Amino acid sequence: MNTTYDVIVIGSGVAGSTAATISQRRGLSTAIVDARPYGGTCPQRGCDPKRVLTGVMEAYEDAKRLKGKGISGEFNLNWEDLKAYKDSFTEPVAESVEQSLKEKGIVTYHGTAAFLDPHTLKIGEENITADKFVIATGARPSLLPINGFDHMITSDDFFELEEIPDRVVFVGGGYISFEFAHLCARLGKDVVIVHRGKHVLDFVDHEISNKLIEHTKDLGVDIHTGTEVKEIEHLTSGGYSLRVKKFDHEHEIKGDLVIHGAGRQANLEELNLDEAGIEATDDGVKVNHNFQSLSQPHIYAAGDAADSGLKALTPPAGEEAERLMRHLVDAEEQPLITSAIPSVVFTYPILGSVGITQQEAKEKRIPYEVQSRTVHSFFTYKRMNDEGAYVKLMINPFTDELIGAHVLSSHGDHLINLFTAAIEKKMTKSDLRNMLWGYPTAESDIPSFF
Ligand SMILES: Cc1cc2nc3c(=O)[nH]c(=O)nc-3n(C[C@H](O)[C@H](O)[C@H](O)COP(=O)(O)OP(=O)(O)OC[C@H]3O[C@@H](n4cnc5c(N)ncnc54)[C@H](O)[C@@H]3O)c2cc1C
Ligand SMILES: NC(=O)c1ccc[n+]([C@@H]2O[C@H](COP(=O)([O-])OP(=O)(O)OC[C@H]3O[C@@H](n4cnc5c(N)ncnc54)[C@H](O)[C@@H]3O)[C@@H](O)[C@H]2O)c1
Repeated sequence: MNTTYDVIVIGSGVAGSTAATISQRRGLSTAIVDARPYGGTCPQRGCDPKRVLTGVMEAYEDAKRLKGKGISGEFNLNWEDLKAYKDSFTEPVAESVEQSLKEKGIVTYHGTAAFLDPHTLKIGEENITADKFVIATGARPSLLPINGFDHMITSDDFFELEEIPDRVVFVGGGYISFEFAHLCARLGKDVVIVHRGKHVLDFVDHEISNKLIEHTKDLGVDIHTGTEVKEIEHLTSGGYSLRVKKFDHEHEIKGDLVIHGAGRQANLEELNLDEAGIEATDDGVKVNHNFQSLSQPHIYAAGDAADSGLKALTPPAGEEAERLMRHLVDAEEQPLITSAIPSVVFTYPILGSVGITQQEAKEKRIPYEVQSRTVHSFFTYKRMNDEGAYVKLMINPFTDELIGAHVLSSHGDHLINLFTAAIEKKMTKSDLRNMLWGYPTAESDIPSFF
């Protein structure tokens, strides 16, 4: 006999754990299943371990800049200790997430889930059924048409490396490549980024990404844009040879390690979605504003596995799960999510971005005024010997409201949250200028940005 639940959630990341917790709290019998140890990408193979690594990288960089200014002696960035420190955060995650779900009364399953029909899921030898389902299976590295694709390691593998060899090549010029490239370069490795498009970090304001490119090149990272990787060959002498094409010319790039940083796609292959009658693409399960799949309203999707039109980041994953549960439990129609969603690239300097970019404003003919300037001469950055700080603000010229903010600085992660609040609350240039900020802080510089 099949065990039956009100709700079965597939995937225990931010989206799945959030949905299951709300479901159980609202009195629905709830089961959750994961093919891997519980907790999903963010705390085990994504945001959090990455932030542990880049946090130490920042401390190292600050210490280097302040050497002779109160800091003396020799210090190094050391992968072995850094990885052990990172592991001390990731190792407890699976047990603590699963335990916490169980304590709430949620039934936890282990295994790869696949639909047998629109109401039945197969997990190993067991079949379980439910009235409603939530697909929250996340994303995985995109499959690319590259001969020798399997020679690339993924971001998951990077976190588990026992050592990092001397020459590291990143395929793709997005978040993953830039964050890891900054770390590898500071670990003293030769780093190359090969990017197919014209602009790396294409979703970022180009003026700011160009500034970050300058910093990245100053670290010794070699960046090739407009360059497509065609083939990766494992050399018998050791290492890899990449055959790349730029315009009509082919070149060779060599490395000891090749890392996939060329995008992620929804993780749906193993779910047997055809059996459930669900439509999906690489961007995820097609959903409506209530996060119901278009063809099966009792099957919902959230997070990286859903084609919601929002960025594939942790905060939208949690928000989508909360909203879908409001519909699943209370049949409450959900308004479209129109909030400003900030993104942060954890290089050093840190690149924070929210709202409209200049290229987007031009393309969509949105009126704008720009205030952009280097701010390294400000006390905040001067005292830390930080020479790269840059801020760009986009203003609506008719209302004076802030509509975009792009910050490259050691405070980029914090300032961008503040600017997100300002955009959400429709604050104007004079609102920001007239606030009284704690001094001396990165925020107390804001009135001088205009
Ligand atoms: C290296 C890296 C760094 C990142 N850094 C940041 C950051 O700094 N900030 C930020 O906001 N975002 C960051 N992200 C993105 C963020 O991690 C994701 O957007 C977020 O974790 C998505 O959560 P989710 O719940 O949708 O999916 P996930 O957390 O990926 O969870 C999906 C779960 O489903 C399980 N699963 C999949 N298929 C099946 C199946 N058939 N049966 C059973 N279980 C299944 C998986 O095992 C997994 O545990 C980063 C991502 C990566 C890869
Ligand atoms: N700080 C953060 O918030 C953070 C950090 C890491 C990952 N993430 C999430 O994970 C996702 C995946 O990260 P990512 O860095 O892999 O992807 P990305 O989408 O940030 O960038 C990948 C880039 O690789 C390029 N590319 C694609 N195919 C290529 C090829 N064959 N050769 C060369 N270049 C190619 C793409 O044009 C794209 O610009 C992100 O979109 C984001 O949602 C977020």
